[in-house]
Amino acid sequence: MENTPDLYVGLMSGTSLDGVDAALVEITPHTSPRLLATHAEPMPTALREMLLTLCHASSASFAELAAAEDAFCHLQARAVSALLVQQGLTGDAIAAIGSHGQTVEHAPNGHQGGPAYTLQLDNPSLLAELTNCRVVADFRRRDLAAGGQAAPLAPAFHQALFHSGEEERVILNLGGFANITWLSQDGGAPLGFDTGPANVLLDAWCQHHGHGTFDENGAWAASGHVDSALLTRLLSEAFFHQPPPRSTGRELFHLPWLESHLNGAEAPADVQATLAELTAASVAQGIGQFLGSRPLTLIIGGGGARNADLCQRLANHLPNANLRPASDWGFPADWIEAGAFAWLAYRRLHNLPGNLPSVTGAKGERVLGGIYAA
Ligand SMILES: Nc1ncnc2c1ncn2[C@@H]1O[C@H](COP(=O)(O)OP(=O)(O)OP(=O)(O)O)[C@@H](O)[C@H]1O
Ligand SMILES: CC(=O)N[C@H]1[C@@H]2OC[C@@H](O2)[C@@H](O)[C@@H]1O[C@H](C)C(=O)O
Repeated sequence: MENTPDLYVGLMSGTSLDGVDAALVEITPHTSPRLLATHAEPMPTALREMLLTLCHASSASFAELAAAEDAFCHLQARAVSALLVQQGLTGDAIAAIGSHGQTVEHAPNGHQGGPAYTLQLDNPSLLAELTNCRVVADFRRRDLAAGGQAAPLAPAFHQALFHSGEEERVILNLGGFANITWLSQDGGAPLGFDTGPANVLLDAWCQHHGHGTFDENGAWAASGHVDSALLTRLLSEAFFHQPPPRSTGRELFHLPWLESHLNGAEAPADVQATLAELTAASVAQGIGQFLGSRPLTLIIGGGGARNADLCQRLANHLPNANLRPASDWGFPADWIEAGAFAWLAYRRLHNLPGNLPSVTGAKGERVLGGIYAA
């Protein structure tokens, strides 16, 4: 594709269901991806509720799935349109949109003996129609077909953006879930995996107690005390002890999972503090597997980077970590994942692999995603 433009739009709507992030990224073969512009389109409450219901559904009608997918696709199209209008661009300036879709279920090891699957609601045909852009979508399932976990996928982008020959770096995403990528300075294959929940339980507990959709700055968690017996019970979950490759989602970590570990006598603020500590402890445990207590540069992405209490807990667990903001590389914390899907679209158009078998456990490198013409 010699004459394709260098501009890509990455679309990400993550497990927090807070909205669609759209990132305009310039990508060329010999330079680092450059973030040019961003737009966040908030998730309407009705759509959020529809998607949450599907995330926890043991059954759903085709009509419900279609309605959610259609509304989600129109939301994505509004995000793209706002981004392009803001930049004075039209669809033909864009080489491709990379669309992640909305994960509603992730079962890379199968469910009750059934086949492995990962399900993202997405309608790339409709998105191409609504935006007049070429769309690349369905990034996860090829990795799954090759025996991988289909997640996390961002580590390959982390390598492209953050690798250094001078120091070891860990990139931590604190979204609904947390995932880490370890980049050694010798350029060896990156390692990475989901460490467990980041904000998903903090958000759910907050909402359950009428404290808003999330714990602003971690203030509520900071007002409580960690219940060490509860923390031990939560950390006994098998997922935290599985060797990589591993990935997880809302199927395992949800409010009823938390409630099944409570004795009912805990003060709500203490539960919030314990959940924040669970995130920090499970991330630190994951990083410790790679690095022991060696010094490292830690780059934090995702909405949790704005939670001062959570970041302080991480710093307490990782005294040898030098925290650097992702914005030092031109990608503020909130835009790394959307940037990753712009980059993955670029990789697809150029028939380059998008997965890292060292992370997902796939049999080999694979070109990820399907192309939908403008
Ligand atoms: N100021 C803040 N204080 C505390 N927490 C915050 C703040 N801003 C964002 N968050 C947290 O970040 C979450 C959103 O993070 P993000 O958008 O990275 O998640 P996501 O991309 O949906 O998830 P994932 O990476 O798992 O797919 C919110 O739900 C909230 O918990
Ligand atoms: C199945 C799925 O959507 N997983 C998400 C989720 O959110 C964070 C973590 O769990 C990560 O594994 C992944 O997203 C990012 C973009 C990834 O694939 O790297």
